[in-house]
Formats: sequence, structure tokens, C-alpha cells
Amino acid sequence: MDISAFGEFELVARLTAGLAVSTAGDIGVGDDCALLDLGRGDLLLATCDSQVEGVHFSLGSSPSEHIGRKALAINLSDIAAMGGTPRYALISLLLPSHLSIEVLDGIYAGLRAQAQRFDTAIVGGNISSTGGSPQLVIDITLLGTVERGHALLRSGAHAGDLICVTGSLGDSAAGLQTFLHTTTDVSPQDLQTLRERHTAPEPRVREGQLLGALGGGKVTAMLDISDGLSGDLTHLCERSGCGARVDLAAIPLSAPLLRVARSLQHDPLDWALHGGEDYELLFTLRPSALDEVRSAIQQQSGTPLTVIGEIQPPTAGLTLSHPDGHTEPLHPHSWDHLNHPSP
Ligand SMILES: Nc1ncnc2c1ncn2[C@@H]1O[C@H](COP(=O)(O)OP(=O)(O)OP(=O)(O)O)[C@@H](O)[C@H]1O
Ligand SMILES: Cc1ncc(C[n+]2csc(CCOP(=O)(O)O)c2C)c(N)n1
Ligand SMILES: [Mg+2]
Repeated sequence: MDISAFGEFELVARLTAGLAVSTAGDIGVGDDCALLDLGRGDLLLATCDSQVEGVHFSLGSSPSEHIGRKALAINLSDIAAMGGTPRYALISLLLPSHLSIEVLDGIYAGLRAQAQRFDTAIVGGNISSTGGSPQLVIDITLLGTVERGHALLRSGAHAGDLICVTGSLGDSAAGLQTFLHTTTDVSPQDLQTLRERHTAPEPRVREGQLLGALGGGKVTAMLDISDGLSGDLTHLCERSGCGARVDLAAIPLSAPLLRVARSLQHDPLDWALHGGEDYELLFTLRPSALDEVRSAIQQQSGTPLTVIGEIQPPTAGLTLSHPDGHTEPLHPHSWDHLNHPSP
């Protein structure tokens, strides 16, 4: 049997069954980062994520600097999703022999600039050839810290909590589609905005720290949207043991996304629900904390926050509520590395 018989998350469960961590409060597999207690001071956060040519980017579409910038951004986003502060990065490069030095210099310029923006030190890495395979791989390990009591896990949501997202959803998926299909009547500014949301996403590090500092009595659970809202909300609900209702009309969609969706005759909500690579934060909060949380995020980061639904009891499952009042089950159709439709 080959691995295509498994889904990505089924495979992770199979490979990680029974793995233990050393201290009772530690978290190993299952959240955006491992959360490790070294005994005093802040807790340690550890995560790794890769960008693979042909899977996550193509050299023809992304400027080299953006490839480096995004490779670090997706890791910074996992630290953000725990409410943490990024500290140290290790960069592992798997290089095909045909790669030009100009492209590699560009990727590293993007990596260095991104590290500097987020006060993160590149402290090591590794270089290997791909052994004849033509695809470039950038794999990053990122370490961060989080103050005791500030870490936000996927597991803290309760029925009645509001479901919120930062920013808007679907732009990255729309940007990717503009590389793959010809658009008509779309302005160069819209194209650039959406393509940059895809090739150079902004990790919500400041927003994550603000949410973590508000404390678990107000913000109850968090993760970042990498696979897509439907799949990542499913992860949050599985870890929290709850259901969820998403209000379709509340999902924040940008104006450029709506214009490109019209041009490509695609449902914009499909990109927002299932497209992935948004790198926005998806979090839950107690309804009484909404005003305080909204003003903290909007005033101190400038990023909008939108309530998109409500956590439900586990028996309710995941549902999508339409503006006319009817509901349907919300199935996770988002990215699965071992079983995904072509983009
Ligand atoms: N090969 C593996 N061995 C051990 N643990 C793994 C492995 N792959 C994934 N995990 C763990 O499974 C959990 C889910 O991994 P996943 O990569 O889906 O994280 P994510 O934050 O949801 O997505 P992304 O990596 O896109 O940010 C994480 O806790 C991760 O550390
Ligand atoms: C060329 C090309 N084709 C498809 C996609 C879409 N894509 C790739 S991985 C992923 C989920 C997040 O990855 P991970 O789970 O590894 O963090 C998505 C939505 C792309 N970016 N580039
Ligand atoms: Mg994540």
C-alpha cells in the first residue's frame, strides 16, 4: 500500500500515536507549535514548515525575495497562532543543481529581511542537494517564546464562544488562480494586491501576541489558517471537543477578491472557506470580551477583526448558516498534501 491511501492528518495520527513529552504541562504533537516548559521563565515554542517548488510556489510566479519571505512567514504565523514571540530560525535548503545563484541570493535576501522585521535571528541551517530531483525545498525550524499564561491553544473553545478571524479570507487562493488563469477586466492594482497576498503573506505576529496577553478567560482558543477555514476550524473543534456554526454572510471578503471572482466566474466563498494559505488568525472568545478584544486588536495593530460564527455543543457538528436561515453541514474541503485537487 502506498501513502496515497491516507489523508495527511490520518498519516500524522498514525506516525505520532503514543509519542510522549517529558513534562505534564508540555504539548507535543497537535497544536501549531510544540509548547515546552524548560523549568523557569518563558515557555519555549518550536515549529517547522517547508516550502516546496511546485507544491507551494513556482519560480516563474514568485519573485525570489518573496519565496524567502513566505518561507519564514508561514513559520512566524505558527508562532503567532500560539500568542508567542519568534526568536531563532534554522534554514534547511535542499537545492537542485540547476538553481541559479541569483535566485538563491534573492531567496536569502527575502529571508534575511523578514527575519529582521520580526527580530528573529537566523542561527543555522543545512544545505543538501536534492539528488537529481528538480525541485527546490526550503525547510525552516523556528523557535520562539511565550510568557506563562499567554499561550493560546487549539483546545480551549466552549459552546457559546464567538468565532473570529483577523483580516479577510480567500485572497491568497484568488491570487494563485490569477497566475493559473487569464483574467479580464481586472485592474493591475487588484492583481498585484491578490498576488502579493499569495506570494508574500503577512504573519499576524503582533495580533497573536495581543490576543495571548488578553488571557484565556477572554480569548479561549486559536490557530492560524494555513489549510483553509473549513479544515482549520475542524482542527480547532476536534481539539476543543465542540461543534461550530459559520455564518456565510459574515465571512470577510476583500473588494479585489470579489472583482477577481467575478472575472474568473468563481464563487469567492469557495476560496474563503477552502482555499488556504490565508495566514490569518482564527480564534474564539467569550462574547462579553468582544468589545475589549476588538478595540485592542484594531487600535494596536490596525488589523480588522470579524465575528464569523459561534462555537456549538459537540453534537451540533460543523454547520454553515446561509443568509436565508437554512443551514448545511460544513465539510473540510481544504488542503490535504496527500489528497488534494489540482489548484
Ligand atoms: N511527521 C510528523 N511527525 C510528528 N508530528 C507531526 C508530523 N507532521 C505534523 N506533525 C504535527 O501535527 C500537527 C499538525 O501539523 P500541521 O502541519 O497540519 O500543522 P498546522 O499548523 O495545522 O499547519 P501548517 O504546518 O500548515 O502551519 C502539529 O502539531 C505538527 O507538529
Ligand atoms: C504551485 C502551487 N500550487 C498550489 C498551491 C496551494 N497550496 C499549496 S500548500 C497549501 C496549504 C498550506 O501548506 P502547508 O500545509 O504545507 O503549510 C496550499 C493551499 C500553491 N501555493 N502553489
Ligand atoms: Mg498552523
